[in-house]
Amino acid sequence: MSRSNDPAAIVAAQSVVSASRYSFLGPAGTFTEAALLQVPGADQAERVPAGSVLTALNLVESGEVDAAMVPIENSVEGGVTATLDAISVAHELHILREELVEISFVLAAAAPLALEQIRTVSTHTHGWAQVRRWADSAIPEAEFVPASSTAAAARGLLEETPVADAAVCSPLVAQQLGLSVVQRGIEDVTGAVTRFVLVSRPGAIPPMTGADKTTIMIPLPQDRAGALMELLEHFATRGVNLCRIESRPTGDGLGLYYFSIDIEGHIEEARVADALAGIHRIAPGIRFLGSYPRADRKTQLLTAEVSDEAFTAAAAWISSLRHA
Ligand SMILES: O=C(O)C(=O)C[C@]1(C(=O)O)C=C[C@@H](O)C=C1
Repeated sequence: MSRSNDPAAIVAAQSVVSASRYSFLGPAGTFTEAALLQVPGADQAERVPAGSVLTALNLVESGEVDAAMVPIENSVEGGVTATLDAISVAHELHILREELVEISFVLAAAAPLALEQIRTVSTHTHGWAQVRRWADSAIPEAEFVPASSTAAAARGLLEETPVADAAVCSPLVAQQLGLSVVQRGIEDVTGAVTRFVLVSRPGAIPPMTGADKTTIMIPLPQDRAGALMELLEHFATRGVNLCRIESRPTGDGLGLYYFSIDIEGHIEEARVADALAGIHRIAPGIRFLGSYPRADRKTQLLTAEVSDEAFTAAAAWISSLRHA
């Protein structure tokens, strides 16, 4: 059984995102800003660059902006822990939308330089992780100088006392700042993708489109043998596919972890709601972090027994027994 991927529903889901002020991991020229500019209308809206993911999220929580765009997952480096922890534990925020951006890096310098002249390279830790193999062979002696973003590293080259000899950044920001490109296409994996999420204060949930994701946070139940298997069974028996699962420390003590999970489907679907209700019984601290349209628009093939109709028929049958 395939669900619809209805264009009208996609427009309806997008209309929930009607912000006039956005924050994002800045400064201008980050991949995060590129993700934000993919949101319809964001190019006309006020865009507030923040120095960190946490600051971008704080601006939403305090009401200074309507929504924030932040990185959450990279196809090479995995989860962006600052974002996962902030939206799962510290903040009361919901995901409204996701964006995918293909990542390619250049090595840029303030003036033309040979690779042999480069002693220090600045970039975001996630950027560095994606060019490490190239750096090991091309500039093995160069020291890594962490920056708050790839664009901040690029701008740092133009300061009176430059932060480094070169920066790993996007081709676009190198061009915008008039930097000299030492080498292009230095990413270790061609076609790497970073996933970004647009988060807002809890409110209306984007309507179901037929190709949706739901993000949840589940504290791992303590002193319960097989707790993880029990959680996963709730999804498996209802045909709910997981597309990301990561464990992160809660920060409250050794051995205390939570799972950050993305599932295919929308909270409006009976099989998703039923799985979450089942998990709530064993992990009452479960948090719903949003249902939103999938950026890749992939639909899932469902078997008849996990369709909304099957859940409705089952509930009607129980009701008929009780009221016979
Ligand atoms: O530094 C940037 O430009 C960002 O938008 C952050 C970020 C990340 O956090 O993963 C985004 C995409 C790239 O994978 C590298 C860095």
